[in-house]
Amino acid sequence: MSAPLISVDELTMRFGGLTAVDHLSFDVSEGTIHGLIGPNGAGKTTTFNMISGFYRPTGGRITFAGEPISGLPMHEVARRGLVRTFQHSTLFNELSVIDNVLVGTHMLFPPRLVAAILGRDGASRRAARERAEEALSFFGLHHLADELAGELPHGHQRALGMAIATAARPRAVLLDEPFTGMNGEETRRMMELMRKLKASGVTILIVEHDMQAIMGLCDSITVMSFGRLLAEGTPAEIRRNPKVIEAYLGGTPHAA
Ligand SMILES: Nc1ncnc2c1ncn2[C@@H]1O[C@H](COP(=O)(O)OP(=O)(O)OP(=O)(O)O)[C@@H](O)[C@H]1O
Repeated sequence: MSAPLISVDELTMRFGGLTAVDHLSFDVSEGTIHGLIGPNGAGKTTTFNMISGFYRPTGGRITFAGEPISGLPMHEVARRGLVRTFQHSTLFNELSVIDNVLVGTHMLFPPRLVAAILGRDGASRRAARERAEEALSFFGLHHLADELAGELPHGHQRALGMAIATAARPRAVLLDEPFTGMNGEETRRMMELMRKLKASGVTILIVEHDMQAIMGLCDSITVMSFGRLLAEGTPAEIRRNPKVIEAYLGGTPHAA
């Protein structure tokens, strides 16, 4: 088993009197696809928000590649190679597909870093464009580079979200419900893209309600319930775990 790339230790988040995440610990091994699942309100998105630097944890530690990242702002986390996508599409509909990738890099990093990444001169801009084109090719979108993002079908828009997140060549991506609103064919294609991304060496942490996709895709799964760790294991182990079955069928509303 490879070393953990992301390590979450006793992570806690309180909103007033509500403890959304309660002393949660789990590891994500480098080079794997790791699922974070659980019934509605279990604390998955809150956990994502803390790992990606969107929320500052109330307690606990997060390390990425052995370095503490808890409480760092999102662009610092991204600069270290850990990038997230959002649950809902955050594209600029009126911009072309390629410009979304170029602008998306600006959104992830502060101006000082964007200058360093994209460059101030023509040569570095050309390099940035090449990198954006490479990201589009990787996700099968190159032929759509000059189309308006808002006119792409839903599946392609989600693939564009992944191209934006990975254009800066992160070491890990956090994907928040990437299959939401997809039909069977789009889901199947997106799963293929994720396997391809994993094969390229990127570690993937994914929050998702589509159990079929999660079970088919993940190397390992962490299950949360009421903010706490409920179970961990391979898809086969999780599928037959009585605590997991109870959490999903035991009266808690869910969308799985
Ligand atoms: N900003 C916030 N302020 C107050 N309470 C919040 C906030 N964000 C989340 N919560 C609460 O924390 C708990 C966990 O929510 P969270 O969205 O992390 O769960 P989830 O597992 O992602 O749920 P879902 O599957 O429905 O997206 C819920 O009770 C939710 O209402």
